[in-house]
Amino acid sequence: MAPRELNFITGNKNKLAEVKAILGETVELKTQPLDLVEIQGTVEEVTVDKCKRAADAVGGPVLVEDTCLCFKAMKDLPGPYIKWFMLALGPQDLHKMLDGFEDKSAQAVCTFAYSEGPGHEPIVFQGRTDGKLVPSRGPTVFGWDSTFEYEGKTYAEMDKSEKNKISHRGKALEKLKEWLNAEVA
Ligand SMILES: O=c1nc[nH]c2c1ncn2[C@H]1C[C@H](O)[C@@H](COP(=O)(O)OP(=O)(O)OP(=O)(O)O)O1
Ligand SMILES: [Mg+2]
Repeated sequence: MAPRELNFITGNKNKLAEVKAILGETVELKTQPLDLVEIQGTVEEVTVDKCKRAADAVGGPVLVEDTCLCFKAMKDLPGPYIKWFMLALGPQDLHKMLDGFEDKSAQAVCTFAYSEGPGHEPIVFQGRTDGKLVPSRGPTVFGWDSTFEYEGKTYAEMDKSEKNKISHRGKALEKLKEWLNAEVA
């Protein structure tokens, strides 16, 4: 049964703002700012494990999300570990990771997982957007937005509604919305 209310567990305010904007009136969104342990593994494994930890911590239904940035030249690394590279290098220097490579293509991947509560297997919704890694352009407000280019503009050069229409997060949330609506109908 799809829920009428979602408890989105995240420590990231920018993510939360986008999720609120994209979901709009679709569902009532609550939130708790927990910083959860993240394991090593595939994108799906990391997200599903994070969701189970969140459900255990909260003792009820939860939604979590994990974001990856995958470099084709690096066989999809850093992927789920992008956060640590971002923190170490910052948005200005991140693109230098591909200095030794011709191929600058990158894919942004957003994976949501919803669990009904402790002991319930999470359901996964994923969205992917292809782009490339470029020297930083635009405001450096949110993570690697200024260094990920999609069709000639970095995410940071787009206004929010433009980003949300084509972003990894927007695409993943379209699938979540379909699931919510299908269950209601
Ligand atoms: O649309 C985005 N545009 C630019 N940067 C982004 C985006 N979405 C996530 N990011 C950054 C945040 C973090 O450096 C890494 C993902 O790590 P990730 O573990 O998913 O996020 P987080 O730890 O900040 O929040 P959470 O508490 O939900 O795990 O990429
Ligand atoms: Mg995290």
